[in-house]
Amino acid sequence: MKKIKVGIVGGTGYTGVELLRLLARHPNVQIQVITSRGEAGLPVADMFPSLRGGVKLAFSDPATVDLTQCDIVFFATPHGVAMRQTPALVAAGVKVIDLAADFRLQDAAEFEKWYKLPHDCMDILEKAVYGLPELYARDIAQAEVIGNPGCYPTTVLLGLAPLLEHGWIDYSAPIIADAKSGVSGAGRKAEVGTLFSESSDNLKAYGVAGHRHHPEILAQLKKLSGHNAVQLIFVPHLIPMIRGMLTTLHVKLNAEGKRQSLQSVYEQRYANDYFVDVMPAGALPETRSVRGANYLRLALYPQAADYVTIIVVQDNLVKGASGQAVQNMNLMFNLPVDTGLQILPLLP
Ligand SMILES: NC(=O)C1=CN([C@@H]2O[C@H](COP(=O)(O)OP(=O)(O)OC[C@H]3O[C@@H](n4cnc5c(N)ncnc54)[C@H](OP(=O)(O)O)[C@@H]3O)[C@@H](O)[C@H]2O)C=CC1
Ligand SMILES: CC(=O)N[C@@H](CCC(=O)OP(=O)(O)O)C(=O)O
Repeated sequence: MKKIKVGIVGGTGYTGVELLRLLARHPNVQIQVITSRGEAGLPVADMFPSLRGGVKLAFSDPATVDLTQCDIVFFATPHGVAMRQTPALVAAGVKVIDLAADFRLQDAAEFEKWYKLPHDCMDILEKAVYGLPELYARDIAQAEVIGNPGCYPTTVLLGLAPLLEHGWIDYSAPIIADAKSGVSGAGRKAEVGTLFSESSDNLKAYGVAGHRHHPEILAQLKKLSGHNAVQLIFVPHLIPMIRGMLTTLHVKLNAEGKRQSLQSVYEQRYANDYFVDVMPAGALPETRSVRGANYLRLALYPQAADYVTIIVVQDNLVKGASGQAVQNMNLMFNLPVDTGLQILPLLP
């Protein structure tokens, strides 16, 4: 089979280098272009010795490189970059996966409110598909443009999908999502909060009064449940780990939900989803069980007062970002979904 020619815009950031790690060994991919505004001309492996022997290309300047030579372009860039370049790429027949939020929220006013940017390609936004493969595989396979989900939304939505799809949640009580992310979730850019001396040996909540993943999660909860009244309390935390995310969900079941054996419902729902692991009753998912791999593991705990607690773990840079993006690319090119992603987690 002819190799898929891939471009990566934003090759010096954490999700960019993670894409390189995964795609360098993908059997159907040829990496064609990797960009950096500041490092154009520098061999990629000089900046990232982990890629010596894996990636031979040098960085290109995104302002001058021709991305239309690619079959697909990944944008591993800040919000607002992909939407400026996607119209020309789509017109040239190039597929796009944006790891930022440009194509995640269908409501442009909501996008502008949270990202402080007007959306300037509404026609493409309307056609873009939310890239959560376990929910939207058929649409993803037909899509030209994918909005790759945020890391926190992936854990919340996959943790809740079986309950939402069956309509077993009591929506009079809010869904509670208590989430913890490793520091790489904030990207590679220098910020005081991610300094070792600020983030190590410490645990703190942030974005409690409002986080931009709240509207993303809520829009999908409404879509999957068909309920406009669904409420969400979402509290993210920064935890002193490099990678990894653990989200604890508390959900009130309705009368029908209470009658179900949720363990077997979840096992059946995800039986054909290679990357979602419903762990046995009593298991305690931990972040190191997914480090460096595209798995999302979850476990269910029935609680008092008709609540169920669902604990979900993933690697924020893999299933939460770059691994999920590769999973989407596989679907878009009609490849088995796990192609190039059969990596087991790293332990210890
Ligand atoms: N880190 C994570 O866990 C997750 C991140 N995401 C999202 O993925 C995207 C990338 O994240 P991450 O890798 O962490 O970010 P980083 O800050 O680590 O990297 C951003 C990259 O974008 C490039 N870049 C910045 N501005 C521009 C521009 N105007 N034009 C072209 N390239 C630009 C930078 O390269 P250079 O300066 O060399 O050009 C750099 O390579 C973000 O939108 C983030 O929100 C999504 C899920 C999880
Ligand atoms: C630890 C940390 O700072 N995490 C990031 C989320 C990373 C991500 O997935 O978000 P976007 O793609 O939407 O930027 C944050 O809370 O802003």
